[in-house]
This record gives sequence, structure tokens and C-alpha cells, in this order.
Amino acid sequence: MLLGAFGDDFTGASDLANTLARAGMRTSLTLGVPAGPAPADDEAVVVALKSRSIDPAEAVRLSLGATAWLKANGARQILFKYCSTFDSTPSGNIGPVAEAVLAVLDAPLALVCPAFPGTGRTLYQGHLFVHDRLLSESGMERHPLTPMTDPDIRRWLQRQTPLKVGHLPHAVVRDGTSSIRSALAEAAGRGERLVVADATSNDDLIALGASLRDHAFITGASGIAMGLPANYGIAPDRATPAFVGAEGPAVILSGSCSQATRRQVDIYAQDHPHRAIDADAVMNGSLKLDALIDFIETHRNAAPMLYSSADPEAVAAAQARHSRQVLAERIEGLFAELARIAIERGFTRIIAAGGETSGAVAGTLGNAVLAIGPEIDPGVPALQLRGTKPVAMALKSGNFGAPDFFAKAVTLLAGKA
Ligand SMILES: Nc1ncnc2c1ncn2[C@@H]1O[C@H](COP(=O)(O)OP(=O)(O)O)[C@@H](O)[C@H]1O
Ligand SMILES: O=C(O)[C@@H](O)C(=O)COP(=O)(O)O
Repeated sequence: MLLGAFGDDFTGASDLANTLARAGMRTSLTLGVPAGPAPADDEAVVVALKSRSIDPAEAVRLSLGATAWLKANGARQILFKYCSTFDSTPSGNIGPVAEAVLAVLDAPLALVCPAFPGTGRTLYQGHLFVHDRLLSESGMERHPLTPMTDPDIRRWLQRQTPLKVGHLPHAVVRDGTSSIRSALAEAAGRGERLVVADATSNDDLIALGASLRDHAFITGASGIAMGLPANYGIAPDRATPAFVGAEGPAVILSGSCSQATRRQVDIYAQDHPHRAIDADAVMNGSLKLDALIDFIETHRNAAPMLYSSADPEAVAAAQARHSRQVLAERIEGLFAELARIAIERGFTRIIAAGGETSGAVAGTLGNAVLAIGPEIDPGVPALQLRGTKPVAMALKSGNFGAPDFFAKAVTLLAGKA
């Protein structure tokens, strides 16, 4: 293993694995920390954690566990992947996790770069944009678990950690690798331990990546990985193993309330069987699991969709009636149970939308290892379970994917282009 990474949610980890695979690295995605050794022949392993929206101390514990396993399996560098919209709260979890890993690796500083221009996330003057909107006006300010109300990543991160936060301005990044290296050395001299880097294009990310060759620890969204494989002499044009896919029944499980997902749900519902899951019905027990299973069984050959995706007003109203955390856990628990039973009943293509939801859904596979297949849309690869069970999956980040994502995913997971 050359590069060892962990992601703070399952969709994010699959997004990173996708970037590394596209850049030519032989990459696997593991759901949680594997019990045994790393898969042989892999140059990069991405451990998917579900640590984004949990207690900071627990997130630190899980992240240190992943770091220890990756190091024990030979990783030369550790990469901590978080969301390109920097999903976190004033108490964590990005700051506390970065701080803890810096300490165990005894690293002077770590770069912080959530930019992912391919999906419209750019960072300029320390501020994060989603397309032409500041993060705090992008819809992310109303996220159900991590409302992002401040677009200044330096200020937001500084609330999460006592470590000194610095800034690498765009002019330096644009100037290229040697300027970046000098600026990082100066930042270390000033005692800065977490340095937020501007990046507005893939070229910026590649220049940043090239300047991180000697860094023991790097943090960022998947864009920061674009330039890392080249540091190991790996080029993108390398042949990748064929993706076989799985031809059995498909089901879509969407607990994502992001804007992009809600549009994708609307489009898919126009000509596919679909059923909404009502938050109150989940909480008061009037929604029966059996009825949902009957629904997907009835439509098993037409790729049915079950979704709790709802607009911000409906989510806020439901959260006002129930505890936010308990509501999230109950809905995620329901999706996990649906995925488990669907797989048991022979569904082989599982498409999950939303980071937390995907974590719950994929979590039913235990400590599985997944191979990376073709890209469905930027940031979302087709995944295939390694081993004997024929299961293919897509774990879609909330705001990723074109409006026709679900139909495309159903086709691609069957191994059809
Ligand atoms: N109708 C709903 N009302 C309230 N919370 C919901 C509803 N549907 C889903 N949720 C919860 O909101 C969270 C959505 O997060 P996630 O799955 O990461 O997707 P996204 O970040 O794209 O919205 C999950 O914890 C999910 O269980
Ligand atoms: O970096 C990203 O934007 C994604 O990989 C990601 O982590 C998104 O998370 P969810 O929107 O919660 O799926």
C-alpha cells in the first residue's frame, strides 16, 4: 500500500476511491476497518467510516483506529477525506480528527482543502463556494445534521480546534509547486498546523498534490487526491480491471434530503415504481416494514425506489416534532433493514442516496471490501462487492449526480455501459 485513506462517510469514501482509481491507482474501498490484512496488490485503500455526524471523541477514536490499521499495512501517507462542503459543526468533527492524526503521525502540519471543482466546489480567499454561491447560501445552511452557516473555512475550522489555522492564498497556489512548498514551510515556521488552501481548478489541485509528496498527513475532499498518484509515478492511462456488475433486481433507497437528490427522486418517480417514507409514520410506528418489503417485491423487476427525501421545510417541521438525532437514527435504521432484507431476497443492485443513509445501507454488508468500477457521474463510482456474493452498489453523495442519476446507475450496475 502506498496511500492509506479514511473517509468520514461512506459516499465520501467511495468518491475518493473513484478519484484515485481514475488517476490510475489500484484502489479498494473497505467498509469500516477490516479485521484482517489489506487486500493484496492494492496501492491505495480507502477505509469508509461513519464518523461525520457522531460525537467528536468517538470520531477521533474511529479515525485513529483506521490510521493505525493503514500504517500497519504499509501506508506511506495518510489522507483524511471529508465533504467538499466541509460538513461539520462548530465542535467538530474535522478539527478534532485532524488534530489527533497530526499528533500520532508526529506531522508538523496538514493541508486542508475541501475544493472539488468538478462538482462546483471551489475555495477562494479561504471561502468555500458551491458553483456561484457561498457555501452558506447554497442550501447547505439548512442541512439536517451539519448546517453550514459560515463559508469562511478558516474561521469555521478555528472554532473546532485550538491548533493554529493558516491560509495558503490562491496567488501562491497558482504560482506552482515550489511556491507552495516554500509557503507551507513558512506556515510551519509560524506555528500553523492546519493550512486552508485555496483551489479553483483541477490544475490548482494537481499543483497542490505535487507539493505534498513528503507530507505524512493530508486532509481534503476527493479533489486533493487528483495529484497524489503522480507522486508515486502512477499515470491515469493505466488499464483497470473490468467491472462485471450484477444483473439481478435493483432497488433505490434514498434518505438524502439534498437539493440534487430531491430532483433526481422527482425525475425517477415519473416513470418508475416509487413509494415515499413519511418521517412521522416512522416515528409513531404506523409504517410497517412488511408493507415496504411487499412493495419492492411486487416491483422487483422494475427497479423500485423507496425514499424519505423531503424538502427543508418538511425536514425542519419533522425535527421540531421529534429529536433530530433520534429521527435520523430511526430513518437510517429503516433503510439499513430494507437493504439487509432486499439482499437476502436476491436483490443484487443497491443504490443508496445520502452519506448517512449510504453508511447505514452499506453497513449491513459488515466489513466488506469493494472494487471500484466505472464512474456513474462525477464523484460516484459503480462498486462491486469482492468475494462470492454478486452485489453491485452505488453510494451517491447528496448533492452529486445529474438529474437522471438513478436510471443511469441501475443500468451501469448491471455491467452495461
Ligand atoms: N423526511 C426526513 N425528515 C427528517 N430527517 C430525514 C428525513 N429523511 C431523511 N432524514 C435524515 O436526514 C439525514 C440525511 O443525511 P444524508 O443521508 O447524509 O443525506 P443528505 O446529506 O444528502 O441529506 C439522514 O440522517 C436521514 O436519516
Ligand atoms: O466530498 C463530497 O462532497 C462527497 O464525497 C461527500 O462526502 C458528500 O456527503 P453527503 O452529501 O452527505 O453524501
